[in-house]
Amino acid sequence: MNNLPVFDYEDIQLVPNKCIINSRSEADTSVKLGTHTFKLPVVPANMQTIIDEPIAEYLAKNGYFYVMHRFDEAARLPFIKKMQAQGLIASISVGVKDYEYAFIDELKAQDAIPEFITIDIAHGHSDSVIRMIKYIKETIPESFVIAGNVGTPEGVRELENAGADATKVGIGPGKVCITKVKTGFGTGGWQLAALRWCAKAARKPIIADGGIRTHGDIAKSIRFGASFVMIGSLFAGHEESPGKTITKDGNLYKEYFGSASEYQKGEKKNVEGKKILVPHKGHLQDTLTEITQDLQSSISYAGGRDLESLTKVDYVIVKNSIWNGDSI
Ligand SMILES: NC(=O)C1=CN([C@@H]2O[C@H](COP(=O)(O)OP(=O)(O)OC[C@H]3O[C@@H](n4cnc5c(N)ncnc54)[C@H](OP(=O)(O)O)[C@@H]3O)[C@@H](O)[C@H]2O)C=CC1
Ligand SMILES: Nc1nc2c(ncn2[C@@H]2O[C@H](COP(=O)(O)O)[C@@H](O)[C@H]2O)c(=O)[nH]1
Repeated sequence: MNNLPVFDYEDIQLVPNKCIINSRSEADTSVKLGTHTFKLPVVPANMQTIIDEPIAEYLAKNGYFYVMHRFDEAARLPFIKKMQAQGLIASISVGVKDYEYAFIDELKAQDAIPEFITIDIAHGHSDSVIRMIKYIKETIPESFVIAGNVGTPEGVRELENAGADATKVGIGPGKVCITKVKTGFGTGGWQLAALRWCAKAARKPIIADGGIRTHGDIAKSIRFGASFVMIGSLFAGHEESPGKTITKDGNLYKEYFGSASEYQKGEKKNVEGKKILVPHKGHLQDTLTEITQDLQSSISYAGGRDLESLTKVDYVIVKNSIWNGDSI
């Protein structure tokens, strides 16, 4: 463990290869998860200030993956039915408390089987998550189960062995996370190295969750073993974002709070998240388009035509960060 190379997104640069395409528009950013193909290997975080039903519907209709949050529990069953009635995929989140087992039974009884279920727990390497994975796979095996979050190869293996179809890696690297300072644990500051470590052990797809600050970090995540990245803060500031719009000193902001913050929980108990304001930045589709173009450019620098080409490029560790005093 003490010999494990430790680095994060800003400590790495990918090394270019000869370009083999004539235009970046030729580069293919599509990715398969389970039996479905999506336009981008990017999914907005399943948090209340990041996604709501209209955003989920927009993403599904336009060929992007989404994961609905689990914080409006009663809305989940009608949401699945509504999405599937429109021929769209249903992708929901669950926790691990006792009533979630009854919810899984209800899904089966009503034949409302979501295409994707994400088990969304802070410390996913736990018996409670393993039990829930097994229960879902026994009860509704057709659902693709994403389980997390974990930060070690042992965590990945145990969840995969329990039946998870994909695992989510990232304990504490998030922008509104305070787990790292409140508990002293996590992958904050070395998320990219943790991803690499976990990916070496994985037999199924990995979703890198948290700590993505620039679009280049998406290409780096794929280089280090992610099939998908989950992003909160970069999706928090849109016109469509569910967070409250705030005007401060004449500037527009959106609220972004952690799922383990007191704003989410409604009480100050086991708080591991905070609230921040992020600058308002226009429409969601503009960001999706810019991410697509940037990722197409990444693929061209990798010397390939698709995401696979990013998985093989060389990299260097850059001392004192890539920023060199600059910012975006
Ligand atoms: N990715 C990350 O780094 C983190 C993400 N989060 C997000 O915050 C939200 C809330 O997460 P979470 O608190 O897990 O969900 P819940 O509040 O639904 O807790 C789920 C269950 O796990 C128990 N539990 C939670 N944390 C621990 C722990 N460290 N050790 C033992 N048992 C535990 C809880 O009991 P009890 O409350 O009684 O302990 C509860 O029974 C999620 O959306 C999660 O993704 C939160 C922190 C870190
Ligand atoms: N430690 C905490 N992590 C949290 C909380 N709420 C969400 N999250 C995680 O953060 C990512 C998003 O990260 P970002 O860097 O892209 O903003 C999200 O997907 C969760 O895994 C929280 O309250 N505490």
